[in-house]
Amino acid sequence: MSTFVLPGGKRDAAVKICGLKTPETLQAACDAGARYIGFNFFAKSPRSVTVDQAAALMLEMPIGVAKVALVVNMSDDEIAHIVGTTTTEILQLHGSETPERVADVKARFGLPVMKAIGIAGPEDVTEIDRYAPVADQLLIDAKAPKGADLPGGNGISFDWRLVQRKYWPCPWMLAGGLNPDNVAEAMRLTGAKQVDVASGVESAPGVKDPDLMRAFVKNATGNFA
Ligand SMILES: O=C(O)c1ccccc1N[C@@H]1O[C@H](COP(=O)(O)O)[C@@H](O)[C@H]1O
Repeated sequence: MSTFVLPGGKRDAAVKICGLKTPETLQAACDAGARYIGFNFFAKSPRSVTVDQAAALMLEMPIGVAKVALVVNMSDDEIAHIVGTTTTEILQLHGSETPERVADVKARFGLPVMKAIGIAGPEDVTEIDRYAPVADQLLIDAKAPKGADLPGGNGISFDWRLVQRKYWPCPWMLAGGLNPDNVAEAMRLTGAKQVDVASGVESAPGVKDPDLMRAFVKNATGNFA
């Protein structure tokens, strides 16, 4: 029996959709084939949810789709509240947490940690090496512009050639300004097997669009939902 391999070797690609806020769009994201769902606890974001909202939404999710809590420079007490109230499976640290803080959060809460690193130029790429030994996953995102309200979720990309042919000793995801039209090219150019999207699958800030989510997953993975 022959195995069907998708063009571009995308068979094992995984998509994270970040910033789900309603049961309907959460269901649409899971049905589309997202393998990770991000819940955003950064209060200033149009995608933010309360801890109780996230707890209820997570209970609706099918087994096998990872529940990710996105936090920005949060205290231990705040993280403990999220971890103790929800069924979070992965902590995404999306602020200026140091490698030491990443190791501390991992040890303290006993959950895998995904550390976001913002890239604008080559000097930022060397930063990744400091986090790769301590994080379980890396999220390689565009650096937020100076003065931006949000440290991520700004819909901007970085020069993907900066991470071409790079190797890190842990899994990584590409993020930053991805959308259904550019995700396949971004994966081809960078070699990313995992991708993360927030604003690129929305019809307005914080409003997820089921058609855009389906198109994104299809173009990233080659799978038709
Ligand atoms: O999405 C947000 O509002 C957000 C707020 C604070 C920190 C991170 C945030 N989002 C993360 O950034 C990536 C990229 O976003 P985009 O696709 O460029 O809009 C997103 O997937 C989240 O992980």
